[in-house]
Amino acid sequence: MKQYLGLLQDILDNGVQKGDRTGTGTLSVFGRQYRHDLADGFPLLTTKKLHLKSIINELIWFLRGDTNTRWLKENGVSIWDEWATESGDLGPIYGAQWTAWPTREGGKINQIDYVVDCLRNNPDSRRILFHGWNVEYLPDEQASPQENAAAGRMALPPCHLLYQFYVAGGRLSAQLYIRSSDSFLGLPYNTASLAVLTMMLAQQCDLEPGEIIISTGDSHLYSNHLEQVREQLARKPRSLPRLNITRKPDSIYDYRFEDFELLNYDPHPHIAAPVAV
Ligand SMILES: Nc1nc(=O)c2c([nH]1)NC[C@@H]1CN(c3ccc(C(=O)N[C@@H](CCC(=O)O)C(=O)O)cc3)CN21
Ligand SMILES: O=c1ccn([C@H]2C[C@H](O)[C@@H](COP(=O)(O)O)O2)c(=O)[nH]1
Repeated sequence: MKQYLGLLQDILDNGVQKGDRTGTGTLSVFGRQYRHDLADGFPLLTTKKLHLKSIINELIWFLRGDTNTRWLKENGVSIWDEWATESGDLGPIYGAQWTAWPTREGGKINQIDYVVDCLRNNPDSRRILFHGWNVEYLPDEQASPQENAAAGRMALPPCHLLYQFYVAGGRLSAQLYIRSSDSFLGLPYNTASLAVLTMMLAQQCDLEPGEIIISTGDSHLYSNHLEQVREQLARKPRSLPRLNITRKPDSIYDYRFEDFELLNYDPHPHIAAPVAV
């Protein structure tokens, strides 16, 4: 993923010092894009070891429509703990908006069903997308994530918020807009997650995985990640692993972590970094 490392270097070279909500401080650039053809391998970083289980289980959790950390914890994932209430609640974040967008009449719209239906029945459509930015449920900026969740608002507003799909020549491509991107910790997760989602949708809709495109708004490095970034940039990227799906589940909602097989992943060691809350 040379383009990812290029983005890190770009932020180091061109980033402007900005304060941020968490009080940590960032170097930031605005508006960047990179792309990866899934035929060239699975985009999991090789310049530091990533925990694919957290990434896949988080995606399965979104698709369950789940917004409580209980299921994540039961499945060995702790990346959402800092924002949840004592009972694990995060308010109507990603999973709720993806699968149960609330309607005026008190009903729910499943945006994922819509995408699957379009890919199968209207693949030339230019409207194959789903969106997480439900303005009515955004957090109150004066309150903590836990207070927001307890009040029925999102603990955090979505960062990866607009997913658009495109079919040509039997291949499925996907573009994701990330309004705010923690480029050392969050972006590697968001990239691999988009790749897995694209592979799942392609399998369900009898398409081949195509390209993924990541477009980022505020693309930042937290001030307490800079040492780690330099260490990563000093490492030589290795060849990408492959990810196989070993079974065709009945629907997009029936994938399990055990259905994925990661081959030839030979990364440099993990680099720990504190997450800004
Ligand atoms: N500041 C910030 N960055 C994020 O990327 C982020 C948030 N907040 N809040 C909501 C979610 C949670 N996400 C997270 C949270 C933590 C890690 C993290 O600490 N990753 C470690 C490994 C931790 C583990 O696997 O248990 C890493 O080294 O990648 C990654 C993504 C992505 N999001
Ligand atoms: O999937 C995700 C979720 C979150 N992030 C990062 C981006 C920011 O650093 C924080 C969110 O803070 P805001 O003040 O709401 O922008 O989390 C990410 O990169 N990817």
